Amino acid sequence: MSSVPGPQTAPPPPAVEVEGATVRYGDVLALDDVRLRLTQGRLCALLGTNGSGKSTLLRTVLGLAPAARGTVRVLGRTPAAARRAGLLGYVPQSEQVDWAFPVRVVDVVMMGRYGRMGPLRRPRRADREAVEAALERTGLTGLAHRQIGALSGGQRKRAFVARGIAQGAQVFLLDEPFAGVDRPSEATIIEVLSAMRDEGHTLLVSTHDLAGVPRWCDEAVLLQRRVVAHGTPEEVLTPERLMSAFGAGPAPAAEEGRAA
Ligand SMILES: Nc1ncnc2c1ncn2[C@@H]1O[C@H](COP(=O)(O)OP(=O)(O)OP(=O)(O)O)[C@@H](O)[C@H]1O
Repeated sequence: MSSVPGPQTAPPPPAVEVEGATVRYGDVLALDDVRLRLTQGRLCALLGTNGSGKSTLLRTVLGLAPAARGTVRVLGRTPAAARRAGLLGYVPQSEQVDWAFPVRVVDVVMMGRYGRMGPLRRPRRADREAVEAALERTGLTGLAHRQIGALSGGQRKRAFVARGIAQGAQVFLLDEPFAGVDRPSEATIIEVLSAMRDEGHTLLVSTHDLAGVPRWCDEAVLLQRRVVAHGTPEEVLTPERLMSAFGAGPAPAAEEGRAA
């Protein structure tokens, strides 16, 4: 008797799928025919020189810098649909945030729950518990009632990571989370990101810290307006590529933008 095939299960959609994305700011071609597919549950570094399009790519995946050509899908949905469903977490570059805005750390993290609240944004028990858990996970419980502007650079980044955790995001986009951050904070951030990857989240992290990349990420993407290389850190960060893309090896670049 021949065996009956079981029901076919569809493979999970990629966490991020960018197909031929082109993005312009007026005359500036920021992204040119970018193709990228990220599997779910990976921690991926996004590398490239200043102006290579890293922030633009993250913003394109978020739907904030829409592609004039090409398509973007997040877990099989459009960026807008993925955002509405709370699937996307975003840690912006520090310069994009008004740190003088009078808001406490706990309020920033609670913003991750807004999509689940009614129009009056009155937190329920589940919201408060999710925020507490996210604060604890990122080591910010003791700073919960501090103004966000009164935190160190690394603590601020962690507050935005906590916002994404409270939100229940599946795909996290982090724009230079290590810039201006001291080593202990960097280590804490890497620990949190690795734990999230282990739970099946997908994280795309732009960074200039090339030397650290092989230590903490599963894969790396090298961007130069288009994807020049995508693979393991060792496959991407070859001496030839480092020389042609950055004009240097990893050691000097690793110190760039780092607070002592
Ligand atoms: N709002 C904007 N208006 C016009 N040009 C822009 C704008 N934002 C970015 N650009 C240009 O688009 C290109 C890509 O910029 P982007 O910020 O994405 O690069 P990046 O790799 O993140 O750089 P960095 O490492 O310096 O943060 C650059 O040439 C930049 O000058």
